[in-house]
Amino acid sequence: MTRHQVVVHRDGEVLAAAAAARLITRIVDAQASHGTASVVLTGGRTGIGVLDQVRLSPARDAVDWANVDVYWGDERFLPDGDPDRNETQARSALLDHVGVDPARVHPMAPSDGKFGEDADAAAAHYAELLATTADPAADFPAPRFDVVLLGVGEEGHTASLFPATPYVREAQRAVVGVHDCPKPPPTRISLTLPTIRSAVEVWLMTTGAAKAEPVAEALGGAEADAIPAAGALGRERTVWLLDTAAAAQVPHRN
Ligand SMILES: O=C1O[C@H](COP(=O)(O)O)[C@@H](O)[C@H](O)[C@H]1O
Repeated sequence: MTRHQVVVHRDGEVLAAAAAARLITRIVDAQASHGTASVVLTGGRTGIGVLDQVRLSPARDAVDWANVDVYWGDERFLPDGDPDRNETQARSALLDHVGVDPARVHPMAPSDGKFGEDADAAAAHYAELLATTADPAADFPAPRFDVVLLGVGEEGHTASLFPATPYVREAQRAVVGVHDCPKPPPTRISLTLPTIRSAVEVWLMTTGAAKAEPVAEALGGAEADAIPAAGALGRERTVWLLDTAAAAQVPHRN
């Protein structure tokens, strides 16, 4: 099990720029080592802010975007193109501006797609997609994710895994339809913790005083059932990218 690495930046703006630089380097390094890179995107203010900064960075041209596989850690189950979909936001922040191969961009289904409003069927389909390119070295049927980007909610959720729900405890399925979420929209699709844990690296990125408590609890050893973000670990590395406000209650920092 990897140790948590905690990196604290002055504010959200610096964090987004630094995380963008880190992400570009991670992709370039992965491509140098095995030709491609596989990245799992997150929604949320910080996650999308990081993609904005990747778009704005001249170093983005160091990436061979045609050889990046793009997945999502979670999705808000809304119609295609809805501005609240994580996919819509990621496309307008970054993917529409770089030369990604559309066949290598793997959004989770919208609520007006071929599965209609059946989020469970859409989740099962995403699990099948992950299984088709599963990494033999991973414990779970998922591709070799070089990096999974995640946010953290005020109540400790990560991806769309909320505290004290069957979804955060899911041990068999790689992807789940998530119902009755406390944060809108109520229906979502999410990778499960075993899938997230199959990634080489997991980066949890969050900012602001409202996140200080769940961040401190996660880093203080909370159970994933209480603080789902605590259960998000990479095989080789787990990095917490925080601003000073989100890091304010982290043990041993005061
Ligand atoms: O709804 C979601 O929220 C979380 C956290 O978002 P933030 O705006 O508080 O940073 C995000 O990680 C997740 O992908 C998204 O669906």
